[in-house]
Amino acid sequence: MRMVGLTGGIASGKSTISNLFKSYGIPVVDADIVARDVVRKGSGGSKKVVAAFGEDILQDDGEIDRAQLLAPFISFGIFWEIVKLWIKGSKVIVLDIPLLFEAKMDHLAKPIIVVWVDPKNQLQRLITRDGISEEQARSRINAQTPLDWKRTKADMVIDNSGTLDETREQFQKVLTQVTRPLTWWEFGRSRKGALCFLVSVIVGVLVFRNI
Ligand SMILES: CC(C)(COP(=O)(O)OP(=O)(O)OC[C@H]1O[C@@H](n2cnc3c(N)ncnc32)[C@H](O)[C@@H]1O)[C@@H](O)C(=O)NCCC(=O)NCCS
Ligand SMILES: Nc1ncnc2c1ncn2[C@@H]1O[C@H](COP(=O)(O)OP(=O)(O)OP(=O)(O)O)[C@@H](O)[C@H]1O
Repeated sequence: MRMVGLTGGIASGKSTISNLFKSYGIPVVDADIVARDVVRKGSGGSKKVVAAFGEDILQDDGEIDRAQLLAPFISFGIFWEIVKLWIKGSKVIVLDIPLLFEAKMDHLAKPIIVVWVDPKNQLQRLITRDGISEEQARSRINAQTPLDWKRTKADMVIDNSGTLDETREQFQKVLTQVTRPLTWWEFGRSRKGALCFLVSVIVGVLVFRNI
């Protein structure tokens, strides 16, 4: 199975690209959705939030760092979504994980796509989308790992600074790369590959025993 990493910064266009993947029938595991699921009433994550926790979990502003507190639950939730898609027999899946590098999950995915946007557009889109002040938007962007650094770690970069049509054009090139035939390693990790391996071992053992 090929696990494609999709990441970027706040309002850089990750959801825009993951929707394009979905429109081509490629399943997407969305870490933000998993993050919401793990704090559903009665879940392990929600119990953890209710329970007492140490100072380490507080951010500079005194707020709880939910991303950090819930990281083990989110990682497990992502792993579970991957298992379900593996059982279904998906060959290519996209892991839409905003904190892919920060959570050190980048080794899971190949290739890694970083959705980049120039600072001016990022700020403007964040202000418009979330209806917040310029100051609030700047402080949210500045609290994050720089998008320029993420860009240097990418296998493929989608520059989402232009129009949606320009982004769609770049997406088509990425899609061609992402849907090319699986390598032997990727095939081995797919459900079909694992079955082939199992059948070969069984046949091998039977033949060997008859010699
Ligand atoms: C990041 C979290 C806390 C954001 O929660 P929420 O939407 O309520 O708040 P916030 O307004 O801060 O975020 C708005 C949007 O910005 C994005 N975002 C926030 N921080 C970052 C960041 N450092 N880099 C990129 N995008 C970010 C989020 O994906 C979200 O869609 C939450 O969605 C989460 O934990 N998501 C999964 C994070 C992840 O990738 N974890 C790695 C696996 S453990
Ligand atoms: N090329 C574009 N031109 C104009 N607007 C865009 C473009 N790409 C995305 N947008 C808009 O910018 C905003 C941010 O895009 P999107 O939600 O895809 O980013 P994101 O990286 O998923 O954000 P977050 O991580 O904050 O949820 C949205 O309101 C979206 O409609």
